[in-house]
Amino acid sequence: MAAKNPLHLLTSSLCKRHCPSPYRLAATLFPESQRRCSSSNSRWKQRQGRDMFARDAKVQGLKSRAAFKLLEMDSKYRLFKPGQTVVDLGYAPGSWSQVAQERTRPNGRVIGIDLIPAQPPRGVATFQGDFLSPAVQKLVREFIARTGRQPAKKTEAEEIETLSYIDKERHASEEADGNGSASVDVVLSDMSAPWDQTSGYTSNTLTNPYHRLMNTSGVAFRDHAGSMDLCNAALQFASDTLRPGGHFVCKFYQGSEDKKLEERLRKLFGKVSREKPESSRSESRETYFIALKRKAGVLVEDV
Ligand SMILES: C[S@@+](CC[C@H](N)C(=O)[O-])C[C@H]1O[C@@H](n2cnc3c(N)ncnc32)[C@H](O)[C@@H]1O
Repeated sequence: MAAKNPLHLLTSSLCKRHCPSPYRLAATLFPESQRRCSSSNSRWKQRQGRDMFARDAKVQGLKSRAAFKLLEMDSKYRLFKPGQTVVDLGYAPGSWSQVAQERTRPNGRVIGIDLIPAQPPRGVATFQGDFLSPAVQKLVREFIARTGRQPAKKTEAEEIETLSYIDKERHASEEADGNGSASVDVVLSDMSAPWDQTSGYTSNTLTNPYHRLMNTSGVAFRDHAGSMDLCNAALQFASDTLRPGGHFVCKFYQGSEDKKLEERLRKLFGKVSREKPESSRSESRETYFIALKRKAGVLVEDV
């Protein structure tokens, strides 16, 4: 039922005629006074517009306004298809995973990883851990290998069925080490280095983990450098797990090093774009790399 499906509601109720942006909601959700498009650049209206994303997210049952960024990127670049495997790095509180889960139905699978504990969105497998830790990355790769799709060809499936337990373990471990076939279709990274927690210890942390940690320090260089480390870790993971033709989306904070990252991405992927979604706050330096169609046979170590 459409009414029970937040993302269906979201996409089906776009106010296209008045607002070319895919984010305005229709009359069913907001009164006319709140639906009008911004026609001037006044600060008040800009602020109202921005607040709409947070409000819309709440109304739609989305875990955060960040969902709109991924929805915009997906509508422009067609990132998702039914049945895909998506890894969502820095998933908490979970709105990107919600979008990915919805867009890869049926038979898709979404795996989220985050430093902080958060209630996993329905149907999403999650890990809590620091993705910069090689041990955590290995755990995730092993999980993907062990819970992978069933082989499409019957003969291959039969072949695996006849393997001994030890052979099956070896098979999974080879995949986890990156020696087996890459099986991930899309790697998303919205990670941003969290600041030390100073308050909110008594809040409802699982359902609203955002209140626990800020995601930027406010120091441009520090945010940039931290984001480059996270992007590089995400890219290494994508290089190890992404199938040829797969896509990679990565948040970064602009700075002196992002050009180098872009050059590496261009060697690994067929098409690379920079994107600042409309729903990303204009005062934030966050930007996204969208890298499409991973090239076969090129590894990050080679570029
Ligand atoms: C902006 S939030 C992600 C929002 C998410 N895309 C959504 O739609 O709900 C960034 C997340 O990255 C996580 N993060 C930052 N550094 C990380 C790391 N080293 N390992 C795992 N998660 C990390 C933070 O804990 C935070 O939850």
